Amino acid sequence: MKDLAYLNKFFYKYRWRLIPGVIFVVISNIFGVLPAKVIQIAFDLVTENISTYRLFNGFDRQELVYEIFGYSLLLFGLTVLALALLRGIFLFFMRQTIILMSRHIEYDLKNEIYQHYQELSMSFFRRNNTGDLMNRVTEDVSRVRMYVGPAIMYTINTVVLFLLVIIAMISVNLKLAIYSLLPLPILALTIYYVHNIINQRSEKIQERLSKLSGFVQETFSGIRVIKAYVRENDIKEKFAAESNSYKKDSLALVQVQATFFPAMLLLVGLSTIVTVYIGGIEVMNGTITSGNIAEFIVYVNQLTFPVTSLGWVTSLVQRAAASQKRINEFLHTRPEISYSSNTRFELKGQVEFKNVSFVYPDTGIKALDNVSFEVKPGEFLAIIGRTGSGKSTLANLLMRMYDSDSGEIKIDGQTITELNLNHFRSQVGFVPQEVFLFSDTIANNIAFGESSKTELDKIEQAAKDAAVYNNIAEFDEGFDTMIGERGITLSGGQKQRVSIARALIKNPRLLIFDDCLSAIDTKTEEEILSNLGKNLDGKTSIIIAHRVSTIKNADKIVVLDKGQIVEQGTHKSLLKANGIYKDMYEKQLLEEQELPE
Ligand SMILES: Nc1ncnc2c1ncn2[C@@H]1O[C@H](COP(=O)(O)OP(=O)(O)OP(=O)(O)O)[C@@H](O)[C@H]1O
Repeated sequence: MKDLAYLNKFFYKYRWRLIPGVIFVVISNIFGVLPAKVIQIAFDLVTENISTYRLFNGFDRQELVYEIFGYSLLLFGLTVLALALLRGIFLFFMRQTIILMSRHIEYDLKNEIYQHYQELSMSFFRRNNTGDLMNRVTEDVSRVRMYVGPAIMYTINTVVLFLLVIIAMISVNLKLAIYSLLPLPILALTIYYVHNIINQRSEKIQERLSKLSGFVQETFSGIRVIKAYVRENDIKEKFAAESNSYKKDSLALVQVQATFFPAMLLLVGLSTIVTVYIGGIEVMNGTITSGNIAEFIVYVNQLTFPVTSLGWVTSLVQRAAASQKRINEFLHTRPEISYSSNTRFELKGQVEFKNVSFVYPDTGIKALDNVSFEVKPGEFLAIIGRTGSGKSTLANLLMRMYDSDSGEIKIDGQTITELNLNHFRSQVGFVPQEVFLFSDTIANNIAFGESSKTELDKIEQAAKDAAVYNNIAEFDEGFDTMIGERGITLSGGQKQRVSIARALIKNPRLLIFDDCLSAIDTKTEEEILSNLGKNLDGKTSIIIAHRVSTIKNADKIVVLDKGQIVEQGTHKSLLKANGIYKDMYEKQLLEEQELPE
């Protein structure tokens, strides 16, 4: 429960909705309780007036007595109606304040969680699966909202109503009050118990549903593989099995729900019977009037819903506490990558790795081992090596997606951990190995890193530099073509070039290409590299590649193997060295010669 204390700051923030809300609850309940009293008076009046009416049997006055009697009854009826109307108005205000407050809190909390997600480091996203992360912003926040809205509202409502009704009951007759209230705790406990079963079953259904939708999503994504391997029938059977488990759980839930309402009505009926029975005895004893029985029946019925909600509210609070615990867990997760400096600086492009080592915390794999090199501003550094040799890791450390375990990375002579990270990243053009494009227009994808609206000229120039302009111009809608789920699918090479354009448009001081030329033919690659040569004058570029042809003009080539630098130098000097590099070069030359024309 202490987890829910986190939400108190929101109650304080929205106190001017909460306080009036509580006042409206009190007022609406007063108007809710008063009709019982009016009914009691009316009931007693009926008994008295019937005897008066009979007294005047055979007299002219009897007609007048009847009229007065009818008139006063109408008046009582109207009073009850007016009280119900007033209650309704205040119930409306109550919801308008408290439920509205809960929606505001839901909005704030969602934004807070999302903001926090953005601050967390890459390793956090590696550790947690996407479904779980999404659940915290949607499902968990919804459950918490049920606490800050309905649960709070019904609790206040129940407490106020109970106090008012119990005071009213005791002021009439203590014994009758005790007997009529007796079945209610049993009702509350039963409802609490049944609600727990309902929640458990609903949760199971929810899990099944997530599994089912996850399964469907994956089959849609992999539809090409499924069709190619003719697995449609097999997949259909798996779907039917998943679907069947979902159906079974849903039926089990319906069963509990079906017994829930009759059981509730039975207990309420029991309360009414007890009230009439004990009340009848009291009337015979002359301690109360028959009007009081009517009054009590109204009270008992009024308490039914709050008592029912008591069980419901308890389970709402429990679920909200569990959800808030999950939310707190990660709101308290501090980003592993942090920085304190706010000083802005102009990046010159000098990069230095000094004995840098890095082990991936989740797998324990040593991806970089004592790596040292230096790139001067304006130089072109190439990194090459077999798959899994640590090239991407090096790029990720340079972008400070992770921090190195030992050694130091320096940018313009300053340790990377001391830099204003956002400012540093904004001056770097990074093209990751896995291309990611958003379901948006091509223009917006290229201009993604730009904060203000970018002119089309600038976007077109970036596309030209990335050698993708002609491809885009061929589409009917040009740069306004939608890509991704709602639009066209670009080829692997086109995607890579769009993401290169996205880095180039920033006009970065430091450019990092993580093997992003792999799906591009050698001719186009040469075009991109020569454009880079023209545009990146004075700017540093670090290009990770697999093909020697990509990097042979580099100022410096670093050859990585099993996380270590095994060779370093220019294309010429490395060929002379007769090591891994030369080996790779010759193998690639041979492959190219074997390729059919
Ligand atoms: N997020 C990660 N968590 C744990 N281990 C990782 C992670 N990313 C990479 N590794 C491991 O670190 C090692 C180096 O990987 P890295 O991606 O840097 O290699 P690479 O040289 O870029 O390979 P490729 O050329 O195939 O892209 C590999 O053994 C890999 O399994």
